[in-house]
Amino acid sequence: MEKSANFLFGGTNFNKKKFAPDFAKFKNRTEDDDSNKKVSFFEDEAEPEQEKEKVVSSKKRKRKSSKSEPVEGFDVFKSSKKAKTEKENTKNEILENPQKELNRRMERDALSRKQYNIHVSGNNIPPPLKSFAELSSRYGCQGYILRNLAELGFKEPTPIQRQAIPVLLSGRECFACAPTGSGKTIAFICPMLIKLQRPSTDGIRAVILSPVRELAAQTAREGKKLIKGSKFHIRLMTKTLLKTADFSKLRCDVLISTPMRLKRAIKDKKIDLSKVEYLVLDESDKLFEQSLLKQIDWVVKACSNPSIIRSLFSATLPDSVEELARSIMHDAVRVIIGRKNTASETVKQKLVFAGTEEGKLLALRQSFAESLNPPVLIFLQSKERAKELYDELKCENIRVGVIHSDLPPGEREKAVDRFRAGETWVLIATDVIARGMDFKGINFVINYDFPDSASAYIHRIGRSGRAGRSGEAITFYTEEDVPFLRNIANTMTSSGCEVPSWIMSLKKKKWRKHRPRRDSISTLPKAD
Ligand SMILES: Nc1ncnc2c1ncn2[C@@H]1O[C@H](COP(=O)(O)OP(=O)(O)OP(=O)(O)O)[C@@H](O)[C@H]1O
Repeated sequence: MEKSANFLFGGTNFNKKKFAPDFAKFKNRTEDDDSNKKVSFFEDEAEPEQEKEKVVSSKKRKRKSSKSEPVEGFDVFKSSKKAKTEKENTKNEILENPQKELNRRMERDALSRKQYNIHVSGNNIPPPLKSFAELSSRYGCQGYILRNLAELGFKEPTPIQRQAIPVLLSGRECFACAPTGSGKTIAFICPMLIKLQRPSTDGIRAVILSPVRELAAQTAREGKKLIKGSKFHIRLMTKTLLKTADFSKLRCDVLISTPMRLKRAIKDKKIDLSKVEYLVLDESDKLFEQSLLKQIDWVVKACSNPSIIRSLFSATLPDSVEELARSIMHDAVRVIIGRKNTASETVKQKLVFAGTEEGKLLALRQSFAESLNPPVLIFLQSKERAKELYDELKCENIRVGVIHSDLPPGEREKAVDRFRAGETWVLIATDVIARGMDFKGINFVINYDFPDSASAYIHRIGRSGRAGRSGEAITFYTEEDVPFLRNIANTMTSSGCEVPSWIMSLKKKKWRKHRPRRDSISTLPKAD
């Protein structure tokens, strides 16, 4: 646990020098001092503000009721006088002993973080949200957002939303690691909309980067659900938009894109990102991989607004990416939910020795025969192998689809839509959709081929067990995979799964892209 986070739990070794300016706010705090009206110690903690807000409105109410009779059975005067005295006492208490007040609040926040397994580090971190209602009381968020959150059935914020939203609303940069399926999308879209306040014709003010187009499309869809009832424009950078749009005239508040497409638009000088106030890198560790780094660099440089707020989100955040994040971000807040780089605890995980490729196909057919519990996602290590398995299964009476990067874009989209709509029950895939894709109620993920890294394992199985639902994952392994078992064994045990002791006794092997050459899956007679 970071030292500063320990300090939050301690609450005793409070460093007055370090927080002197904040102390000052309390010292000269007087009831009518306007300079304090806007800013309390906790920038966005509106408790005294709220009380002040209520005091102001009750004063207004008092003015109104001094002319008219008190409301039947409810004497506005008395309650406001009593409430006022109480508030006076609280305020005097705060003035007399800001330290005690400070500690009280910090302990309260530390308890709330402990309850939701929120670990933070950084300076002056705002308290976590207690509820979505606080978005309005603390931040004056527009009504349509609360209505849409309720319409989506979200009763209360998830842990990552509780902490990342206040951090971003307080104008801080942030890198966050939270389990798969824990609501990171809302955690970055919601504060963005609140801070942008209203639609504008000033051009693009927020950018969200996703590593693959399917995830970008999904994020755009989720964002559009949240802006319902407003006049915001959220745009997905499609091939057509890239080719045909005149971005200088296009109404676009939030642009969602893959790095490749956005870099193309920047390079062709078709787009102006100088007014971007928010840049979100979703699945950030994937975006920082060597293959995408150059494109990310183009985007980060094009977003030249000096007061830009950047944030990184992922279920896996290797130390190398953290270091990189710290190097490009300013005074960033680190938010970790649970333990970093662990699989979701809602997914029951199993390892199955399949011996050979024939053994795998047999085991798969057997599990389907016993209990095909769709929807099922099956991951393989390459598009060739995905095609082979698809050819094997498509002749059987299970509705199977396939998605990989060789498919034309339209086909990729159709494969995802058919799976979402339940037209296909089994989707055979490569890692192109291992991250971020949110299919409701995936019961089963099958790693037909062993994942090539611990993070690939976490993201693949994280397609199930989302939003608190339970899920299941089976990972087939053969002799070639045995040396790598230990690497995912830690991920399994840290998310509460049993692993045979012989596997735990294996030596950990340094991960390199583990994609061994495997025998062909196909049992169909080869065409001569
Ligand atoms: N506050 C909430 N309450 C209930 N469900 C929520 C809440 N916020 C988001 N969800 C739902 O949780 C599911 C997962 O959300 P999301 O896709 O944002 O997860 P994620 O953390 O980004 O996952 P991944 O790491 O796989 O990308 C979605 O179906 C979303 O609608």
